[in-house]
Amino acid sequence: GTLNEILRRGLRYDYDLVVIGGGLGGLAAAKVCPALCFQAHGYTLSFSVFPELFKCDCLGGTCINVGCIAKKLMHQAALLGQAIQDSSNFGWEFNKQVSHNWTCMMEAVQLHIKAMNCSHHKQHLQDSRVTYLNALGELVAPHTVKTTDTKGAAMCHSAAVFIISTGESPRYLGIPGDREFCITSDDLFSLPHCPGHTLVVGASYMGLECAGFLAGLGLPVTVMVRSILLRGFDQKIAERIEEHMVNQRISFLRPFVLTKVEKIQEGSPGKLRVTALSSDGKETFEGEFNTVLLAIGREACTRNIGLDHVGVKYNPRTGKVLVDEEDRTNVGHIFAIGDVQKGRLDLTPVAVQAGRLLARRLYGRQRTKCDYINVPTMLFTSMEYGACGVSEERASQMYGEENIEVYHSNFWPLEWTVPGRDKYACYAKVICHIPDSERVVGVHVLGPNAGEIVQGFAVALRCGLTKEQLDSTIGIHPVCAEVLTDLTVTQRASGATVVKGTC
Ligand SMILES: NC(=O)C1=CN([C@@H]2O[C@H](COP(=O)(O)OP(=O)(O)OC[C@H]3O[C@@H](n4cnc5c(N)ncnc54)[C@H](OP(=O)(O)O)[C@@H]3O)[C@@H](O)[C@H]2O)C=CC1
Repeated sequence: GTLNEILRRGLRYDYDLVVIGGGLGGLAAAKVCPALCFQAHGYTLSFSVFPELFKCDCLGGTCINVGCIAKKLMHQAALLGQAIQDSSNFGWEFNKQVSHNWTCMMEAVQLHIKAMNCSHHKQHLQDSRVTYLNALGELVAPHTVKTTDTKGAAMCHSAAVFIISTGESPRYLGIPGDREFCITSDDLFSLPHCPGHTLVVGASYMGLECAGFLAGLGLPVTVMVRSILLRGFDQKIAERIEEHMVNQRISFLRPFVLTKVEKIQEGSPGKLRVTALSSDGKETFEGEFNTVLLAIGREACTRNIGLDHVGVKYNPRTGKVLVDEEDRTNVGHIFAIGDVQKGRLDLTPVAVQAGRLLARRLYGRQRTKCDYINVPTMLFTSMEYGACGVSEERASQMYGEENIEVYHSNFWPLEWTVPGRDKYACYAKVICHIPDSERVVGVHVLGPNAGEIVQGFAVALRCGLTKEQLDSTIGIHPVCAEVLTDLTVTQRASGATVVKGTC
C-alpha cells in the first residue's frame, strides 16, 4: 500500500525522494534508494545543511568533517606518543628529543578528511545516480523544498517523500564571551595552532574524549564538570575512567558551571580568563587558560529547515523531531533519521542503519525496522571504553538488584607489562540476568582496543548470549578479550577484583 501510494504520487513530482542532510545517515538512505526506485526519472536529491560545511561543499556531516574521524585520528596521535614512551622498554633508542607538532597533525587529519569527501562520498553518490546539490534546504510546502546555493540562487524542487537527516551542532552556553572566545569540537579538529592549556567544559563523550587526547599530546587539561561524568553510562566505569584521567594528570573542577569568559591576551593561542560558579552557588572559581572548549551537548539542526511550514512536530527546546517506530514524523510523507530524532541514540552507525533500512522499507518491499536495543558504543578516552547492553544501574532498575549477577575482573594487557604501565586500569565486567539462564545483558570493557573487542560480543548479545556460553568459549591467547571467557569473580561475592594477565 505504502509503495503504491509513493509511486502514484511520485509521478507528479520532480523527485521520488529528497534527503535533506548529507551526513552519513542521509547518504546511506540516498545511496540505497535509486537502485530500488522503479521510475527512471526519480532520483534522490541530497543537501548539506551545516552552514560551514555547505560553504566548503563537504559531505559526511559531523562524523566525517568535525567528529568521529578527526577525533579517532587525534586519539591515535596520543596513543603513538604513549607507544614512543613504552618503546624504550622494548629496546628502542632515540637520539633526538621527541616532541609533538599540532599543526602537522591537524593538516594530515584534514587532508584525509578532504580526500574522503571529494573522492569517496561524491563519487559514490554519482555511481548511485543520486543528484547532489550543495545548498541549504528549507521545506516551504508539504511536497516542496526550496534550495539556496552558495551564490544565493534559490530553486524549488518537489518530491513525493522527504527524509530529514540534518544532524546536530554543538550548543553554546549563552554566557558573556562564549561565542566570541570559546571553541567547540567543530573548531578543535581544524584549529591551526596548538590549543595549549585547555579548559574542557562538559564531562560526557565529547568532553572526555577531547580531554584525553589533548593530555595524551602532552597539553595541560582541566575538565569542568557540572554534575557527574558520563551521565547515562555505567557509573562504576565512569569512576574508573576519571581515576585514569587523573593519573594522566588531567584536573577535574567539580561541580562548577562556567559563567564568563574574557580575553586577556591576544595570540595563537591567546589567553582567556574564565569565571565559574559552584553548583550550590557558594564558591567562585577564576582561572586562566589558552583555550576553552565547550562540550556541553548538541542541538538538532532543524531550526531553519521549514518544519513549521509543513507542520512537522518537534521539541522546541532541543529541535529534535518526533517520530514513530518506522521513523515517520506526524506528516505521513516526511521521515527523520539519525541525531535529529527525539529519544534515540546519537551515534553515526545508528543513523546509517536507520537510513538504509528506511530506504529499503520505502522502496525495497522490506519491513525491517531499526533495532535500537543493544547498540554497542565506544569512548575514545585515553583508557578506551567499549560497551554493549545495559549499565549496572539500568540492569538493577530493569530486573531488580537480586536478579542480576555482575562478573568482573581487572586485567593487565601483556604489552603493558614490560613497560610496567597501568597495572590496575583495565577492567571487564559482564552483567547477567539470573532468572533468564544468566543471559548476558551488559558487556563493559575498559582497555586497549575496547571497541574492537566489544563489537563481536555485541553480535553475541543479539543472539541471546548466556554466561554459560561465554564460559564454554575458548579464548584467544594472549589477547585482552580472553578475559571475558574466564570471569569467575562476582561483585556480590567480593568487591575486590584480581588482576589477570594475559599469560
Ligand atoms: N564515541 C562516540 O560514539 C561519540 C558519540 N557522541 C554522541 O554525541 C552526543 C553528544 O555528546 P556530547 O557532546 O558529549 O554531549 P552530551 O549531551 O552527551 O553531554 C553533555 C555534557 O555537558 C554537560 N553540560 C550540559 N549543559 C551544561 C552547562 N550548561 N554547563 C556545564 N555543563 C553542561 C553535561 O552535564 P550533565 O551531566 O550535568 O548534564 C554533560 O556532561 C552524545 O549523545 C553521543 O552519543 C559524541 C562524541 C563521541
